[in-house]
Amino acid sequence: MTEQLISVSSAQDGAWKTAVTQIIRAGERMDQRGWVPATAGNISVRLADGRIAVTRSGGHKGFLTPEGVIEIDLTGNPLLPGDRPSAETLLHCQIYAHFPHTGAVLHGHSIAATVLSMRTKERALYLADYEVLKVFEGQSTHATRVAVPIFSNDQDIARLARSVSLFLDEMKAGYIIQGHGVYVWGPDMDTALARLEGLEFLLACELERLKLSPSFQGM
Ligand SMILES: CSC[C@@H](O)[C@@H](O)C(=O)COP(=O)(O)O
Ligand SMILES: [Zn+2]
Repeated sequence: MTEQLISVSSAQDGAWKTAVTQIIRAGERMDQRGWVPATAGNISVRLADGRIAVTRSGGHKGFLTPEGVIEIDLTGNPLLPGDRPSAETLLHCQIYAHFPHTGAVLHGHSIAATVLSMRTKERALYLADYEVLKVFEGQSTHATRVAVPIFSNDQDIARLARSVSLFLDEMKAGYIIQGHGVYVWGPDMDTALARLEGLEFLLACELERLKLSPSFQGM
């Protein structure tokens, strides 16, 4: 019996270490791409046993250590009182609560997401006819148009989460917070990273197209 308990707890410990490693590597990857400047961005993983690991608030996400990742419950409270999880933890928790098969959530602040969302007056960015659209769930052709909703930025994260919640079911490629950044998720970290990379590639393409447009160049 005792041996059984020890092996369950060491398996749980191993799963936690795997989640932490995934978060640290994702932070490094996002930093290499310029998506987590200063202390921007946050990253989480939901383990198979339901535990949620999220980045601590305020650290640089490109230089995370195991101490920079902490456990929270599904309402966003840290398991260790006094621990300070990401200020945007509620946005992660609402995705886990809404989508039972989500295993990882990523948030970054790219230049393309920031600039494009500040420029438009629309409530979404529309991505059409790109081959890379196929990276998103349920997309099998370039011949489509995917809306990425844009929400007004808000330092009141509970209020922001309420706005986001109304549209979660319609989101195929995550969402954008205006002048701030993107939220993307997936069933596991590799898929979430692929979707983030796909979305950021498409936003960078849109930014390049904008720069090439005659009106941008004052022609
Ligand atoms: C550089 S300020 C960025 C923060 O305000 C926030 O938007 C962010 O993404 C990181 O917050 P954090 O609390 O570290 O998860
Ligand atoms: Zn942010």
